[in-house]
Amino acid sequence: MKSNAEMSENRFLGSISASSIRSLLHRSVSTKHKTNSTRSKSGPDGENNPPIDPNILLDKDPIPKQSLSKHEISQREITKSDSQKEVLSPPADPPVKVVVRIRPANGHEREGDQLVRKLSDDSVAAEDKKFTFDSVLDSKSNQEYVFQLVGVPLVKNALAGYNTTILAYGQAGSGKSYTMWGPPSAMVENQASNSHQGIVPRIFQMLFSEIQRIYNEQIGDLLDPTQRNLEVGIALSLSLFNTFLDYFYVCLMVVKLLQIRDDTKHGFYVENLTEEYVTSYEDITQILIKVANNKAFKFCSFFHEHVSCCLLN
Ligand SMILES: Nc1ncnc2c1ncn2[C@@H]1O[C@H](COP(=O)(O)OP(=O)(O)OP(=O)(O)O)[C@@H](O)[C@H]1O
Repeated sequence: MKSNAEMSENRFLGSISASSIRSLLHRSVSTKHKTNSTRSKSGPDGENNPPIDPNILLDKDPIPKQSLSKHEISQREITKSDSQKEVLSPPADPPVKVVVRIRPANGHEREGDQLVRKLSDDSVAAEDKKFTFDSVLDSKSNQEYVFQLVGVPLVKNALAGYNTTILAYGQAGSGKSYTMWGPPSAMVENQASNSHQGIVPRIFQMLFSEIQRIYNEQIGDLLDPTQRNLEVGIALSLSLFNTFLDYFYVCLMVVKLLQIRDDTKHGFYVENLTEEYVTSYEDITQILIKVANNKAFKFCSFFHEHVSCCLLN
């Protein structure tokens, strides 16, 4: 008889084994999928370097190029497939990108009264001061455009092995939740029927379709006798803490639910944070429904909406 944990592991993309996923994780996990910490560092040196995949030919060739003829060098280059070159290339984006999005005026505001105006694709004017960022999007920018600008490079870098994060920062009502998630129905409707879906559901959809595509491509490589067997699996560690950052901080002040810790061995991590392993967009939807029904989350939302407003007033 298979245990529940084994059975749920076997659901992963129908054919990708759980052991392949574990081998991509940078630490061991228990069968309960629960750990004491979530680390923010990827490499032993703490740099955001992609993990070294034993199946990928690195540029650091064990045979020095000086000892090869010109013909041999070009032959060795050819044996690297395009997808491998793609994986090895460094991200084109700068390590940190700051994008400003100006939301449309709401019922209490008038479009012409805005204090912040877009001046160009990378600058805004706030009263008489000019500020420059990586990109500036005005109130006409739609969710798809934001996803193409912010989400797509992030997914590509994540699939190349880099740790990637989006932080939405802004005052209450400035459009953080709308940008990250879209309206409340956004997660349960598919992208085609919901053009208001935010970055997060779009990222999940792209991630899983890319995983499927990469996996299919790798099956082709297995037929090439010059390649070692390639096992592909992606472990997506969904940390809801990041996306509900503002709720979390309120929570921390009042009920001290979770502690952020920092030590030289692990870097920053959240103590006792539960990790869930997901293999499809539907799994993520289920987790989000569970989170929305969670008493602590409801309390934090309530606190955030009502108590923090009172404090501000
Ligand atoms: N780009 C946009 N286009 C259309 N509506 C938007 C846009 N940005 C925000 N809104 C709307 O403005 C309102 C406030 O946005 P939202 O709830 O996302 O703000 P928030 O920054 O998450 O606020 P809080 O910090 O209070 O949670 C919502 O009704 C949202 O639908």
